[in-house]
Amino acid sequence: MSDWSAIEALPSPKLVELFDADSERLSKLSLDVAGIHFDWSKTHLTGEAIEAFAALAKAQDLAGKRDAMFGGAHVNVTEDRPVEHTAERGEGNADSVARARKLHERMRSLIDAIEGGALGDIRHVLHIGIGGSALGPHLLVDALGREDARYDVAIVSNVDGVALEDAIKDFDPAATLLVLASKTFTTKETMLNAESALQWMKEHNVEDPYGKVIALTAAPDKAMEWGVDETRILPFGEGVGGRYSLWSSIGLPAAIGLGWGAFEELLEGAAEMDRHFRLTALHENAPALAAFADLYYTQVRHAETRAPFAYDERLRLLPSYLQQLEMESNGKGVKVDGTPVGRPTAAITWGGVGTDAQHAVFQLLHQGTHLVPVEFIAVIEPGDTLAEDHHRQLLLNAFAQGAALMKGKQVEDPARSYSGDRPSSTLLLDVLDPRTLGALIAFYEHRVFVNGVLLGINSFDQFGVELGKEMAKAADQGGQSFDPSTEDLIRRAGLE
Ligand SMILES: O=P(O)(O)OC[C@H]1O[C@](O)(CO)[C@@H](O)[C@@H]1O
Repeated sequence: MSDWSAIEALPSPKLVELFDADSERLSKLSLDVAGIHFDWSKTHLTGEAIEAFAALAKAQDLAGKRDAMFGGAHVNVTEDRPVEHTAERGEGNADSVARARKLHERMRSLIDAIEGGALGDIRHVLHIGIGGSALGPHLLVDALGREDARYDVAIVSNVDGVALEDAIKDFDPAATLLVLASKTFTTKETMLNAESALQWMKEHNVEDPYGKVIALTAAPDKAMEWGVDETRILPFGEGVGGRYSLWSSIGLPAAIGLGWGAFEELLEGAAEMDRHFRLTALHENAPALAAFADLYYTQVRHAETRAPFAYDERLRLLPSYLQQLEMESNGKGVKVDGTPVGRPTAAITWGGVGTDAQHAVFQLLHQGTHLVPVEFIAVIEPGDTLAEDHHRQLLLNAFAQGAALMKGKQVEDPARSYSGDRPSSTLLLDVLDPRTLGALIAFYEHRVFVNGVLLGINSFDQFGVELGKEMAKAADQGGQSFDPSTEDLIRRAGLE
């Protein structure tokens, strides 16, 4: 039997039966790592399933590939690059770690200079980037920047000018630091927003507007060509993928907004998760177990989606961050060797914020016909200072939803019945601080990696985004014919 057939042949017991059959189930399927409690007991994972996935991991040489990634081998084979985001937090091959340290030192010096007034009186930070050059920093400042915010930080990504106009409407152009974040420094949306932001500064007679521009990029030459002074370019390595780049200079809004100490703690929390992932046996390895559950649902139960719900307003951007991380990494159809994967790859990641989502989409989760593995992410220590009841209600709702999904309820009226046996996992953080958030994000990164290795795909390229970019460029340049529908839309909008 191939390793996948062993997995596909796993029995499908009901969740409540699994609890009844094993009084140790909770302790066997929960873990505590780096300030995060992981509970997979309300998923259909069993000891037998974990063994089957561990056998597949062995057949796919997960341990060897993990070591190759940390060791700096070119595991991103289609782009012939190493994968170096762990080196940013001090875990990886010695040369990559040393290089990352140097670049972090440079980043810190520039931040010190800005804080010391070298670029004038800076009160606002306008960070322009898109995808991985925006989602990560945005998540960090939104999650952690509520208290003692040192600067007003705005993150602008969309090419829709409304986004930029909204962001700058209350900013003083003379007191704004313009941060251009782009790994390639060629992304159309970012370059256009950058031009418009600079124009805004010029129109308001800001003295030496270029002097207030900082570039975060793996292409420093391009940033210089654009007009950024070399001393204000914070480079990072080609081996740091866009969606894995918040640990590099791309994390500048967090480092400047929260302080360097907080940024270092973020890196340390991620490094703790790196060590856990690298050194722990698979049956106690949080990213591996989470990936096994993901694959059980996509491959055995044919779930097409998965839904993380942040039961914490501070983590409201986590689902969209995870969408890019998971879907851009593993939404692929071919294996590393170019042959078809021949089975479903990444689930469609969607989700939201609890308790809001309970009153909007949970109907489908409880009674709909799709099986959706749900993930609850909650924090024990409250983020608010209101009466205790707010946080109590928040957490109790998260836990009750998981119980209801699993238990269900049978009554005579089918419209009022709940099938139950619907899986969920829970990630319960002790506190939401930089260290724990770092560990949480690194957990998701490694979970994506395990999914990719077991499916045989390269999680680190993203060629699927290129064709749309090419077509948009062609449409902009004109002179190229499209299908009748697209031609008609271009004409109707007056864009020909
Ligand atoms: O940082 P850049 O080069 O501007 O790219 C932004 C984003 O665009 C993508 O390449 C997808 O279009 C992402 O992978 C990346 O995070």
